[in-house]
Amino acid sequence: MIAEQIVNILDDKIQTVKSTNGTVILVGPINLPVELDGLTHIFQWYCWLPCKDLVKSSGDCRDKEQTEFLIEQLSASNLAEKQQSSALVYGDFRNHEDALIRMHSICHTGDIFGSKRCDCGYQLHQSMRMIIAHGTGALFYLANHEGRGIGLFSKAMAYLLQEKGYDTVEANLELGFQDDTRNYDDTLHVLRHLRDKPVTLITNNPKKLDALQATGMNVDGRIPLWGDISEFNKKYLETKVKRSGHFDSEITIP
Ligand SMILES: Nc1nc2c(ncn2[C@@H]2O[C@H](COP(=O)(O)OP(=O)(O)OP(=O)(O)O)[C@@H](O)[C@H]2O)c(=O)[nH]1
Repeated sequence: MIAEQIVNILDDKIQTVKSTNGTVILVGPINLPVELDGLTHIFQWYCWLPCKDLVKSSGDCRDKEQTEFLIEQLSASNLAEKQQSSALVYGDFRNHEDALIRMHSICHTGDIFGSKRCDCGYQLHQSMRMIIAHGTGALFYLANHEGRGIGLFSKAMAYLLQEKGYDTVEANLELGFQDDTRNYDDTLHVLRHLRDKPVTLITNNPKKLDALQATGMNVDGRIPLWGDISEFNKKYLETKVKRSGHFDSEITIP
């Protein structure tokens, strides 16, 4: 039995969002002071959970059941074993005429450890800088996208193949995956829930732009995001352009 005051605290910060993959539960906004380049910036943080990841739910978990039932399920649902995605929202995201968005696929090695084998850590922090400088935007951190959808363990295996000369696409294929298995549906439904005015997407990836445009959302444009190019990630970045179809850039080692 969950105390009534606990339900009351949480109830008005929980919403449901219908996605093509089923309903997701969105919690937030939560004040999140974030340090970047020595300054503290206030973001509003939201996190979402697909209903299917709850232990007792099938489909519309919250419409039928309600907050108390949701809270009751949390401890039994083993959610730490399932990755949840979230969004860092900056400024007046719902109402501002133009907002920047970044749909960032999780990269344990690049984002957390600062690995130079990819450009992910640079892209994560640079996109936050761009959103702050613009005044409004949102960073969607997509936690079920590790390794372009193959998972962290498989990415470790792919890295070993890459050390023997396979490029990133070949390594995925040799391990029995497609090159890119990422799905943006839940993210785009959450985005639509938070804002329906035009957005500008920060990416070099045409598939992300296509996914966004396919929702019918008004897309103001795209901002490329290349940088932190080094001897360690040059081949990886070239492969993105040559094999994965990313928009071109001048990839030169400084
Ligand atoms: N399979 C695999 N995944 C990788 C590798 N290096 C980075 N990743 C993953 O690739 C994802 C980022 O994808 P990218 O192709 O770098 O960039 P993108 O997200 O498609 O496009 P941008 O929006 O321009 O960044 C993250 O989930 C990383 O974990 C690799 O060598 N092999």
